This record gives sequence, structure tokens and C-alpha cells, in this order.
Amino acid sequence: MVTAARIRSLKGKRKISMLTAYDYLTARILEAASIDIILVGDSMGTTVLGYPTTIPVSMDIMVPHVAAVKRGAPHTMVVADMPFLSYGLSEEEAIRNAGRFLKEGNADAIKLEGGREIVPLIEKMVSLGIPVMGHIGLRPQQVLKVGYQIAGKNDKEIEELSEDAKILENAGIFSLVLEDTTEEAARLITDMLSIPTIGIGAGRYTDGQVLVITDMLGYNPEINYKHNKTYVNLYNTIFNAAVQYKEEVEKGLFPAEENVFHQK
Ligand SMILES: Nc1nc(=O)c2c([nH]1)NC[C@@H]1CN(c3ccc(C(=O)N[C@@H](CCC(=O)O)C(=O)O)cc3)CN21
Ligand SMILES: CC(C)C(=O)C(=O)O
Ligand SMILES: [Mg+2]
Repeated sequence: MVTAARIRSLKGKRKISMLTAYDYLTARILEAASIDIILVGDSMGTTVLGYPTTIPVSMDIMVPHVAAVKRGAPHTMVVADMPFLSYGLSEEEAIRNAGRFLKEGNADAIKLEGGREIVPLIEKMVSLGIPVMGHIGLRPQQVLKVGYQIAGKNDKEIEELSEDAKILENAGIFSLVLEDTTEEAARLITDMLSIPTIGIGAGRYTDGQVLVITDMLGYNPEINYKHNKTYVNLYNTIFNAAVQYKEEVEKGLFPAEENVFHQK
């Protein structure tokens, strides 16, 4: 088991690596690669399911994927991302949903987007034994209200962001995602907190980094966020394999003798 306390203890020792995964086979690869944390992100909505935003994602969509990821990565910290309106309606419903991630999905922790407004909920979850990861900065679940905006662009925004970070730490979160903030804001917050910060598009000074796996694998050729680095071009790899397969089927080259069963 990998505990939240273990992840927390990495601050100041070495950088933390986190990637998203949504399925069993990918999770197995990330565990083999010793990635510190696997996030079953609500980004599954846009990456795997083809929705325009993460808004339509539900608990019923997420839970089986959390379970699949944990089956693939039994020895890795698996964090389940609470989807839009799975929390916020009532404390009772939020805690029941977090409980589903831990009990049906076998997740090790949950993650919630939000600042000071969700502190009572976080305190209640932590008191019950639910490890909570925070998420501030660009919050994709706020897209309908404010769109996608880089956070912490001026002194006032940095002040609000760092206040939220401190308040969330005091509420008991074990680590904090900083999404698409200025490097200056993320550096200040990272220096201020005693829990690890994990950045995506938050610059070089956070305690860890996270990327959406389909982005860093080049699975979607339309993704070109400044914060992303494409480590392989999976789109081309799969496209070329499919084209070659079609050609070989049409020419009668596949299946070959080695792929065929014969009678005794
Ligand atoms: N596949 C995927 N990966 C992500 O990282 C991601 C999503 N989806 N969907 C939800 C949010 C939206 N994200 C965004 C959206 C827009 C910018 C953006 O406009 N970036 C500009 C810089 C703008 C500026 O400097 O103000 C860029 O050039 O990339 C960044 C992250 C990141 N998130
Ligand atoms: C980008 C990460 C932090 C996330 O929330 C997600 O993948 O849903
Ligand atoms: Mg998310």
C-alpha cells in the first residue's frame, strides 16, 4: 500500500511524477515505470470519451475505470478525480461518492477541484479517513463560467491563489495540484506549503509534475498545449499500423502460415 503520508514525505527529498491513466493496461505500464501517482482524471471525459469538456462525466462512468486502473497498479498510489457535481450538492452525497471511489474503485485517495469554499467538506472527509488531494489554478470544471484561463497572472490573483493553498493545507489535504498557473505563483505556493505541490503548466519549481497521458503520448494530434511535451507520437504509430494491416489483408499477406491452424 502507498499511503498519503508517504507521498507527503517526498517533499524536499525528490520530485514526484504523476500521470493520468484510465485503463488496466496503461496502469500496468505506469506501475512498471515506477510512476509515483496515477490519477484517474475526469479528463477521461475529453480524452477517452470524446466529450468537449469534463462536465458530462459522472461517478458511474468513473468508478469502473478507477477499479480497472487499481487492478493494473496494485502497488501504486491511485487517486480518483471527483467529477463535476459529484460534490457540492450536499456533504452527505459528496462523502458517499468519495466512499464509492475507495470501496468500489479501491482508490487510495480522491481529488477535488476548489479553494476555500470546499474546506468544510475536506475537513469532514479527512476526519473520516479519506485522503484528499486539492486542485487550484485553472479548474476545468469551471469552464462554463470562466473558460480556460491561466491563473496567478498578477499580484491580486497570486495572493488569492496562495491564500487558498494555505487554507486547503490547513484543512488537511496531503498534496495540491496547481494547474496552468504562472511559474511565479507556483513557486511562491510551493515554498510556502509543507505538503507537496504537483504542477501541470505551473512551471519548474513545483514538488512534482503531472500530465494527461494521452497528451504526452501524442495520441491526439490536435493537442498542442504550451504546457505539454509529446514524448512519443502514438497517433502516427497506430495510424501506420492500421494502414499496414489493411494493405496486408487486401493483398492476402495477413494471415501468414505462422498465424494459421491446421488439422491433425
Ligand atoms: N487533454 C487535455 N489536457 C489538458 O491539459 C487539459 C484538457 N484536456 N482539458 C481541460 C484543461 C484545459 N487546459 C488548458 C486550456 C487552455 C490553455 C491555454 O489556453 N493555453 C495557452 C496559453 C494561454 C496563456 O498564456 O494565457 C497555450 O498556448 O497553450 C491551457 C490549458 C488544460 N486541460
Ligand atoms: C490534469 C489533471 C490534474 C486532472 O485533473 C485530470 O486529468 O482530470
Ligand atoms: Mg480533473
